[in-house]
Amino acid sequence: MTDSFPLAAALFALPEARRIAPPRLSDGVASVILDVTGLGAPAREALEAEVRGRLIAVAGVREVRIVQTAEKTERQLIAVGSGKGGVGKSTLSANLAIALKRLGHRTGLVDADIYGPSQPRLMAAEGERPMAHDKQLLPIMTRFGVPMLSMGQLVAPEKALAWRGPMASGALGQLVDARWEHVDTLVVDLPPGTGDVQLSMIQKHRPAGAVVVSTPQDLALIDALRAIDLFNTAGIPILGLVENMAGYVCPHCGEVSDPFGNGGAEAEAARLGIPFLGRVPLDIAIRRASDAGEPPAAGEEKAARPFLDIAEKVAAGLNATRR
Ligand SMILES: Nc1ncnc2c1ncn2[C@@H]1O[C@H](COP(=O)(O)OP(=O)(O)OP(=O)(O)O)[C@@H](O)[C@H]1O
Repeated sequence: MTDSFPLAAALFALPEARRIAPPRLSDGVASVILDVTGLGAPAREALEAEVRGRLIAVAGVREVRIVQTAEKTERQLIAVGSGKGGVGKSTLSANLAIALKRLGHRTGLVDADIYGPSQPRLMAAEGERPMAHDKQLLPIMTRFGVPMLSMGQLVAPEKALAWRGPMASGALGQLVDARWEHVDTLVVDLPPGTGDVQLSMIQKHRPAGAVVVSTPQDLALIDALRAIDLFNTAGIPILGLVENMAGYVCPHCGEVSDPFGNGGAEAEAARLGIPFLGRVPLDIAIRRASDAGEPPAAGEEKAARPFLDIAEKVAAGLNATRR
C-alpha cells in the first residue's frame, strides 16, 4: 500500500509550499511537480534541492522524481560569432556555457557550426546521438550539466558542406527549437563569418545578445568588425568582444609575451562603444584540455578564471538588455 500523507506532511511547512502539487508515492518512488513560474534559476534549484532532501528523508522513499513546470520558460539565446574561423569561438562557447551554468543559469549549448562542428569533442560527447520525441530533438546531457545539440550529431560534415541556405537554416531551427525543457539560456556557437546560418539565427530566432570573438591580430579584428556590423544592423545587442589567444603563456616558466601586440581588441571595443568582455591567454593547457574534452571552465585551475569573468559580464549584459 502507498500512503502519500507523510510526504505531504514533510513539505507542508515549506515557505514555498503553494508551489508544490500533492506528492505521490508508488513502489518507494516519490514524485512531485513544482510550479517554478517566475523563479530565477538559483531559486528553482534551491527549491528542488530542499524538496528532494525532505522527501528522501521520509521512511519508505528510495527515490525522488521532481518535475518542474512553469507557464513558459523565457529562453534567451546568446549568439557567439566571429569574423573568421580558428579564433577560438567554439572553445569560448563551450566554456561560456559551462561558466554560466556555474553562475546558476540553466544553460544549454547549440553547436550551429555546420562546417566544423567541434562541440561533441569539446564537451566529451563524441559519438552520442540525440533521440527525437514527437519530431522534436532531445538534447543530450553532457557530464558538465549542460545539455547540448550539435550539427555534427545530425549530419556527417562532408554532407553539411554541400548544404545551401534553406537546409542549413532548417537544421538550425531543429537545434534551437529542440526540447530544451528548463534551459533558460542557450549559447549558440555560430559558424565563422556572416552567412546563411547567421542570417537565419538573427531573423528567425532573435538572440537576446551576441558575443564576438577575435584574436589580437589586426586582420582578425577587421573580420570581427564585419560580424559586429551584422548584429548591429539587425538590432541584436552586442554583449561584447572577447580577445582570445591574447598573450602567450610560456609552458615552461609561465611568462606571458604578446606576439600579436596587446590591447588591440579592447581599444577597438572602446572605439565602437561596445563592452570589452576580457581576454583569454594563448595557453597550451587550454588546447590540451579542450582536445581531451575537459573544458577549463569546469575545473578549479587558473585557466577557468577568464571564462568565469567573461560569463559574469555576459550575464550582467543580458540583464541590462532586458531592462
Ligand atoms: N586560448 C587558447 N589557447 C590555446 N589554444 C586555443 C585557445 N583557444 C582556442 N585554442 C585552440 O585553437 C583551435 C581553434 O579553436 P576553436 O575550434 O575554438 O576555434 P573556432 O573559432 O571555433 O574555429 P572554427 O570556426 O574553425 O571551428 C583549437 O585547437 C583550440 O583548442
